[in-house]
Amino acid sequence: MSVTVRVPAKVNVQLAVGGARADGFHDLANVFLAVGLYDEVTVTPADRLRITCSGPDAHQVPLDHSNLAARAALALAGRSGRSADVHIHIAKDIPVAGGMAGGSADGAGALLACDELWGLGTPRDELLAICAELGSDVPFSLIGGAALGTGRGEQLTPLEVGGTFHWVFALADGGLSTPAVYGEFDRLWEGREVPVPEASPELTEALRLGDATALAETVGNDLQPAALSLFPSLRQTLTAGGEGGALAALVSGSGPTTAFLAKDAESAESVAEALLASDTCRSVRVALAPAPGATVVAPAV
Ligand SMILES: C[C@@](CO)(OP(=O)(O)O)[C@H](O)COP(=O)(O)OP(=O)(O)OC[C@H]1O[C@@H](n2ccc(N)nc2=O)[C@H](O)[C@@H]1O
Ligand SMILES: Nc1ncnc2c1ncn2[C@@H]1O[C@H](COP(=O)(O)OP(=O)(O)O)[C@@H](O)[C@H]1O
Repeated sequence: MSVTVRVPAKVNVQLAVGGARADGFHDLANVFLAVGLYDEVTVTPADRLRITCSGPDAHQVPLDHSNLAARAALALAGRSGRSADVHIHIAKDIPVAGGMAGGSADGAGALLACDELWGLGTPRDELLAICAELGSDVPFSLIGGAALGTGRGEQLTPLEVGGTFHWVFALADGGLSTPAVYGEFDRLWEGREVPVPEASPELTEALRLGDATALAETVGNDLQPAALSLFPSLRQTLTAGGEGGALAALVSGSGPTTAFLAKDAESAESVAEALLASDTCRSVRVALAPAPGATVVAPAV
């Protein structure tokens, strides 16, 4: 008896970042878009909480209770007064520490999978509240699609998306720590007033219309200068994708994955080929957006 949940990665099509708050977080206007790269989280009853992970980046994933999937199982078990004795297997396809919310995906996936396995039927708003305790990006991994995240990114307003967007992702050699990138953002802004983050109406309209050209004109990531400062070679990757015909090139969230918006499927293939030929990244993935949020694919039997 086991439950498998599939959970998407994300790209931030707009990441407007405000000044550091007293609690160390930053207020955001964070426009998330779920993309069709997925981790699969399978939970099976076991004699104790145990995590395993497979996939090309598996060796970088912590297998102790710091793993967000373990934390999710423990949080849900704690609320329902039961033990979290499950084997959690993560089939990982989302790059680790890549700014694509892979850990958040596994947290949301494990939460939904345990809820199903244990037959709890936890209401959606309670699941979202647990997600927010686990991390700022985790609620979005549960809902998928597109959404504006305010506060530290955890307060979500779903956004309409009127078409399919073609994305190419260049995976970098190495990772970037999210707190380090926010810290570098603070350093770069030192002595200046950071503007209050606001969502761009032009960007939400481009999403609503499914208009890739208009979206390309409005995408933006306030963490990009910080990510480039810590990982300067990403500039070459961004240039290579732009020269390959991408409509827009940007760092995904805190990076170091770079994201390229293409006009259509054919153009996405050309951008991918140009990136591979440029030798400026570890590998390249093509994906469609929007993707659905965490979804049970193999229920308990
Ligand atoms: C930058 C973003 C963009 O979506 O994602 P990634 O690119 O890392 O995937 C997010 O803001 C990352 O969210 P997430 O990875 O869930 O962060 P959390 O676990 O909540 O926080 C980790 C650390 O990041 C910093 N942090 C995070 C969110 C936020 N609004 N302000 C912050 O300053 C804080 O230093 C915090 O201690
Ligand atoms: N299930 C998980 N998968 C990946 N990383 C995890 C997981 N749980 C905790 N982590 C930790 O979170 C860090 C950030 O990973 P990840 O979520 O993949 O990147 P990002 O925050 O850039 O989107 C990793 O370096 C790892 O130490």
